Amino acid sequence: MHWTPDHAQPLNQWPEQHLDVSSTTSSPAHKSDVYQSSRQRLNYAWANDDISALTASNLLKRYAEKYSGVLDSPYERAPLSTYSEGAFGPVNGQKGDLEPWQMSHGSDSSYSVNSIHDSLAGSKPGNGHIGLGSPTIASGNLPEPLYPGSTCGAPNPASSLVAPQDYTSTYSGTYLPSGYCSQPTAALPASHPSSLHSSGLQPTHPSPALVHGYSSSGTLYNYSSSSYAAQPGYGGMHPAHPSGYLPSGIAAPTPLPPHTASSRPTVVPGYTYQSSNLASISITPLSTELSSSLKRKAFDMTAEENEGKYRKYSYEQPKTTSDSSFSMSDNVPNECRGNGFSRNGETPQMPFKPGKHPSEEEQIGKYNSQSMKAMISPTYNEEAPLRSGEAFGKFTPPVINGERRGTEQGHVFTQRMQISGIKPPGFCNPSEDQLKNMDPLILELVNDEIVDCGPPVQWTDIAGHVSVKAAIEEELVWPILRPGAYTGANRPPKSILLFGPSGSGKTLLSRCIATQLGSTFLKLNSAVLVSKWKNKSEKVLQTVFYMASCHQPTVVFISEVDLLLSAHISEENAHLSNLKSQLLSFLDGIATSTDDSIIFIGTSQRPDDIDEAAHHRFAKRFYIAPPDNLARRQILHHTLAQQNYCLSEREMALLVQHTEGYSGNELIQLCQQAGANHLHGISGQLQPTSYKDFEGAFCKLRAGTSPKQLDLYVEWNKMYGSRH
Ligand SMILES: Nc1ncnc2c1ncn2[C@@H]1O[C@H](COP(=O)(O)OP(=O)(O)OP(=O)(O)O)[C@@H](O)[C@H]1O
Repeated sequence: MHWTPDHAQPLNQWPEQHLDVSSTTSSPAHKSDVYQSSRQRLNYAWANDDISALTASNLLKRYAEKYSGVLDSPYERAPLSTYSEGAFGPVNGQKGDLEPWQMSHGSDSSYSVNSIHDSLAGSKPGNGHIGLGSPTIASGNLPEPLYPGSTCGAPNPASSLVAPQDYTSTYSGTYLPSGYCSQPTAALPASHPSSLHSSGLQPTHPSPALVHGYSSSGTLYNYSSSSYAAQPGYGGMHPAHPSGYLPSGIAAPTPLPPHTASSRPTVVPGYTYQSSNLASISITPLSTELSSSLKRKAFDMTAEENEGKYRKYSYEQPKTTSDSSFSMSDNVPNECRGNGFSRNGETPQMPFKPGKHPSEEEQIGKYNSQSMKAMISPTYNEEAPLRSGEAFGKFTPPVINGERRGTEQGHVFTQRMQISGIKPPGFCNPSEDQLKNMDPLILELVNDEIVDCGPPVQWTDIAGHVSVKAAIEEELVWPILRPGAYTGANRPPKSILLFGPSGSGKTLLSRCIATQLGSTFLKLNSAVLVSKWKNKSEKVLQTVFYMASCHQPTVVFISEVDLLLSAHISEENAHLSNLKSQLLSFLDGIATSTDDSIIFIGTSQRPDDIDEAAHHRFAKRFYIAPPDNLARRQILHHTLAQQNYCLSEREMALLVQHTEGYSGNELIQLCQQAGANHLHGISGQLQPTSYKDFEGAFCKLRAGTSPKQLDLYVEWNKMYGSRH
């Protein structure tokens, strides 16, 4: 039964029927307030005892019935119940903040637009309770910008949902009770952000046009679907402000770029408004497009983390000048650089190798496994200036009979080196003293025995040492190849100390550096210098430096450098002492020179023997450790591939396990030993090398460096090694 003013009529008439009213002095205004008047008269009659007790009792009963009827009227309670329990969460203490709100609705979702109208349709203007839930609907569907000046969400005048014409005045007056705003954030009904929708967490709405909140103007947020489990207390609804909603530990969404908003679909599956039960509204899958893009991003990030910092050193040849990090400056002619980098950005086709095209393995490298992909080194353009021939050919003194020599090839090279900023050999200007001291025999000796003419070594020919290779390439090779890009404090290191056990790949790495730079490789052994050439060692060293300066770019490599730079060399040992000072002054010279392109690489198995002042002369000190598991497997595979062998995957794993601490060189020897055992064991029959053959080889060949010695390297590396 609905309460209408007509119900007041009997009350209006009863005084005449039941009271003995003598006074009718009420003013018209007084009469108009029927209810007030009735109450006053009732009180009056009761107070004056003008009615009988029975009549009074009857009156009271009727009065009470009518009032209770009004109070129990569904008009007030139903809307409150509907909005608060279902769609709008706690209202004015009807439910505690933490109490879960069960849907009181049946299949008609209170979130349905129609349900709002249905509820409103039965209400009357002036019923202040009706609008209680409405703002929630509005704020749930409308973007925040449509609520200027309201922190709670104001009705959108344009919305047919919340401002039907019939109720305009009512809404404007009682739409948002003040208590509504003061709800705790978590308890506030969802004014969920357009972000939710745009990031794929949108409700499926049958009529998106009605839902202004889907306009792309709102800020978009990147909600992690996994972090957005439906929240039981709030029916899985997500309020506008994530921080007020997200449980601790769940990251707040981050804004997505606007273009994502514009590209998002109008209707996105998931987060359905049509759910029969709000509690079942769940944040589901992002739109396919957005989802895959986020996944891709996540994948990229993961891959980046997994590959670590070396990923950035991965450089397949730059495809175009525009997107290439190797693009040359504009004032350099569009031609090849001194070391094979093509200015026009075209992928150089062939690696540098004089006279013949390299085999596939030479191009790819021996150890071009997944983990080493990052280190694919630049290949050398066939058109490149022919440093290769010079680097691995014999040295020809640049000055003969006081005249500078220059072949046509040398001339071209000189021009290109000038362009690239690298000092070409033609710029060699030996002093008078130097020329006087040049002994043709020593020159010949150096030319024959110190200029290294070995095959080129690519990064991928070296198993393991990934971080060292990356550091060398980034800090040394690239800056030298692109001198203009690295100036001042970023000048490449001119001297490097590689230390580690014998056979771990120090020489291999040094040769690789020379290959990458396309430089002459002068390879000298300290022990040979001080013993074999004892009487002429100083002259040999001097000639080497001279050659290095004339034949730039050059890598001067001295192994067992600790012999020449030992802290134990005393003044009494004039020979060694002279060599030491000669070498130290050479190191100082190349460190301070800005013009020369000479790199000095010293290697040592006993870095702790090196004079502390001397090892500080090395700009970089890298520990070249024995190969790790993966590198050992690679070396074993590669070496065994050259012979007939038969090993199961398990046996290979055992081999890798048992060879821990073996150097690369020792691994190669082990494989060769196993092959030899096999041949000796089964004479006449050619059987593949088996694990059994390795068992025999293990007895003959053990790791040359003990774990204790390896620990010393690690310790020294911690103290003096360069970070990479
Ligand atoms: N990491 C590696 N990858 C592939 N081959 C390797 C590796 N390390 C060593 N080798 C093999 O071992 C051989 C010897 O290595 P290398 O001469 O570079 O060792 P080293 O550290 O210079 O030794 P030493 O200190 O005795 O001079 C190389 O020619 C190569 O065949």
